[in-house]
Parts: sequence; C-alpha cells; structure tokens
Amino acid sequence: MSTSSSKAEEATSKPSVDEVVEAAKQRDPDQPEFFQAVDEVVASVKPLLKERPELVDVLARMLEPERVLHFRVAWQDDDGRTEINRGFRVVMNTACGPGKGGLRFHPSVDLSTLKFLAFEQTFKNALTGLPLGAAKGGSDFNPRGRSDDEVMRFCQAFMSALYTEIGPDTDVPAGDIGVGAREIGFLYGQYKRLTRRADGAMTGKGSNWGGSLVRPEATGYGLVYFARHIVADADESFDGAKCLVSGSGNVALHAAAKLISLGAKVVTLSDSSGVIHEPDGLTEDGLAFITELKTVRRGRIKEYTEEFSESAEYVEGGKPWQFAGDYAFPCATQNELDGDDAAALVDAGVRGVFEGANMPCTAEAIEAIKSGSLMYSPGKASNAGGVGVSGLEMAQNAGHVFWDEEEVDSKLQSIMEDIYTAAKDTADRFDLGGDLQAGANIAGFERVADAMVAQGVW
Ligand SMILES: NC(=O)C1=CN([C@@H]2O[C@H](COP(=O)(O)OP(=O)(O)OC[C@H]3O[C@@H](n4cnc5c(N)ncnc54)[C@H](O)[C@@H]3O)[C@@H](O)[C@H]2O)C=CC1
Ligand SMILES: O=C(O)CCC(=O)C(=O)O
Repeated sequence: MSTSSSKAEEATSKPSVDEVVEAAKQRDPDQPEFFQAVDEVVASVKPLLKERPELVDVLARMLEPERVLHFRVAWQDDDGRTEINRGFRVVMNTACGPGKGGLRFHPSVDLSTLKFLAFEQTFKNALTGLPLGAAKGGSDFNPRGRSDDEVMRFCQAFMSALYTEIGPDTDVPAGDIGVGAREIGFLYGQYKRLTRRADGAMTGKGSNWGGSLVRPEATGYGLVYFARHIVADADESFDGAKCLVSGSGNVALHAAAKLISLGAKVVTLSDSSGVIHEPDGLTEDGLAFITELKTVRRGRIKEYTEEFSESAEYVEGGKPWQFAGDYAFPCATQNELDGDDAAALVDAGVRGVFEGANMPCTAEAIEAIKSGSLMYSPGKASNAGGVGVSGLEMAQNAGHVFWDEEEVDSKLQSIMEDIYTAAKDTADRFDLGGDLQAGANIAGFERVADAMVAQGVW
C-alpha cells in the first residue's frame, strides 16, 4: 500500500467506541459519576454498535450535552443575609422531544452528577415510548433545615434565572431529590409570575393546579409494577415476601406503599443518617407515620423507633443491605449499594435487586448481583414510571384535560409493561441471556440514535 493511500485511509478512518469514550473522558477528567453512567451504557450497547458501526459517531454526539446553563442564585435568608448558590440545567438530548427531567436540590449537586442524571434520563425517557427528550438540573442548595420562607425565596431566585430557558415545547423540569410538592409550587408560581403563562412548563404540579393524578406515586408504583413482571416470570410473587427498601422520600415511600398493598413485608427504610428495621414489616399506619414525619415534619427516620414502634431497631449509619430479605429496592441515591453490600445480599439469600433510584448500584455491585444470578433491573427502566406520568401530565396540559386516577394508573401500568417487554425482547434479539440491563440500554439507545440520525448532524 502506498504512503499516500494509507494517509488517506487514516484521514477517513473513524474513531473506535473506546476512542470516543476516552476522548470524552479527557475533555472532562473531573466527572466520575458521568463516566460511570457512560461506561455502563457503552458496555451494554457494544453488540448493537458492532451490528451498526455507523452509530459510533452518534454516540460521540450523545456524550456532549446540547446545552449547559450554569447560573448564580442569590437570595436572602431569614436573617437578611445574602446567600449564594449555584444553579444548573443540562439539556442532554432533544432528539425524541423537549428536554425533560427533574431538578435536584442537594449539597452534592455539581456538573458531573447532573450530566450522569441527564445521560440516564436520555435512555429512560426513550424507553417510555413518549415524545420526550432529556434534561436534568438543580442546585447545591440544601432545603433541609431551611424555613418555608427561605425555600420560597430560593426557588423564586432559581426560577428567575431559568424561566427564559424552559417551556412546554422546550424543556420541562420536575422534581428529584430535595424538590417535592412544596418546591415545585414555589418554582412554578414564579415561572407564571414572570411569563404570565400557565402552560404546564413543569410537571409534578398539584392536581388542583395543573398536575396529574398519580404523578406523586408514579415512580414508586411503577418500580413495583416493573419488578412484579420479573418476579412473576420466575414464578414468584411479592405476597409475604420480605422487602428491603432504602430511602424514605418520594420513591421509597410509594414503592413501600405498593409493596404493602400486594402483601409484602417492607422491613426497612432509611435516610442519610441511618436505617430502621421492622422485623415483621411496616403496617399501613407505620408507613403513614413515616410519610408524615418525612413530608410534613421533615424529621429523621430514627424518630419512628422513638415515637411509633417498640419492635423496630434503628442503626445509626446503617444501610438496609445488612438485613435479610427476599428482594431489595434501592430508592435513595447514587452508589448507595456497593460491591460489599451486594455480596452481603447474595450471602443473605436475597433473590432480586430492583433499582428505584438513579444508578444506586456501583459497577462492582452490579457485577456481584449478576454473578450471584439475582434478578436485576436497572433504574433507567424500573424507575421510568415517574417521568412516564410526567409525560402524561404534559399531554393533559396540552389538551386542557384532566384524567381520573384509574386512567392514569392503567396507562402507567402499560408503560412499565412495555418497557419490560422492550428490555426483554432486545436482550433476546442479541442473545444476552435475559440481561434486562443490556436490553434496556440497547432499546433506549437505539430509539435515540435513530432519531438523531433522522435529524441530521448537529
Ligand atoms: N422523584 C421521582 O419521580 C424520581 C426520582 N428518582 C430517583 O430516586 C431517588 C430518590 O429520589 P426522591 O425519592 O425523589 O427524592 P427525595 O428527596 O424525596 O428522597 C430522597 C431520600 O433519599 C435519602 N437519602 C439521600 N441521600 C442518602 C444517603 N446517602 N443514604 C441514605 N439515604 C439517603 C433521603 O433521606 C430521602 O429519604 C434519586 O436517585 C432520584 O434521582 C428517579 C426517578 C424519578
Ligand atoms: O418527571 C420528571 O420529569 C422527572 C423524573 C426524573 O427526574 C427521573 O426520572 O429521574
């Protein structure tokens, strides 16, 4: 081969998948959470990229957000002091529809965390089958310990910087960690005050001011609907099963409620301080106590053992994964279940791990879960019910209609079943031994990639 032709070949040869990922890592060496999420997806989609090598270019574009907004949020606390926080919105991919994804208010929020969440959201939203793109945003502001007035002033300042960038056909934020009904109310109120538009540019709104029924419950209920398919395929059921649930926020509380309604014994819940273990399972009254404790009094989970139950124990700094059970539902935060925790679950005879949080299992944990032959569902599939019902909220807002609970819940069940089927069928298509993680990643990736190809290079 002549030197000139090999030069021409070099000039036109495309980078490999690994080179594409390596180049992205070199651009942002300080974003470990983002690249943890990227590595997980890329490992799964390699069989597809082998079949369709032209999609490697598309992957390269997916690794760069479409837009990143970084803004100052200055506000006054109750003592009249000026406080400064950082605000962000990462619009990752609008190939399938407007930006869509939650806002997180937590001291750990930075660009790496938001890019990982927005990247996960890209494939999750595609899996719902709805016309949704993907975004995520938030702030390092911590609502814990702040008065309602402080939270309102913070939310108003945050939205004052963001309102020009969002809209029902542009980007539609919702809640996530630290952003619940109270925060959505303050944020949407400020959006309307500034734009004079009640156009549903946020989801998770109250059901008497433009929100959808079942949106508060949707992520937790959807998780259980999804897991129920996996468990049923193994000829098992949740009736009488001991379930280890982590967290005590929106996702955990509604997953626990649905599990209890199916006859399961929810033996743990937790917060960032520790875990409670109720050996015979939480009663509906016990769960109602914790729901009030967490959403109204904004207290700590240990108060359940101090004020409500004599049979429960509280372990400061503990995690649910130290207890025995049949199934585990990590519903708190990223990387809350590591390799050692997963090994403990395998040793304790746990038979399935179903993710409610985004990326709650580390890579080592997933490896241990799979080599222990446990059932496993990745968050981007099993927690997609929240954004699914957000999509239904957008549809109701656009049509100026309001659906009853039965209608929304039955649509949610269909969405979860369709995602399960897509993940399973895609795993079969690539002969992946029923690996739902790989199946979900490939199915979500392929939908977004096809949409990007159809819309040209930009
Ligand atoms: N809210 C939603 O609709 C959706 C949420 N998710 C994900 O679910 C997870 C939980 O979110 P939400 O319930 O909405 O938030 P939340 O703010 O209502 O609850 C978060 C819970 O996690 C606990 N937590 C936080 N850090 C912890 C730690 N290091 N160890 C133990 N517990 C910790 C908190 O104490 C709280 O109970 C997050 O990963 C979120 O991204 C995913 C899909 C939708
Ligand atoms: O409903 C939404 O848009 C937010 C859901 C979300 O943030 C998530 O799926 O992680």
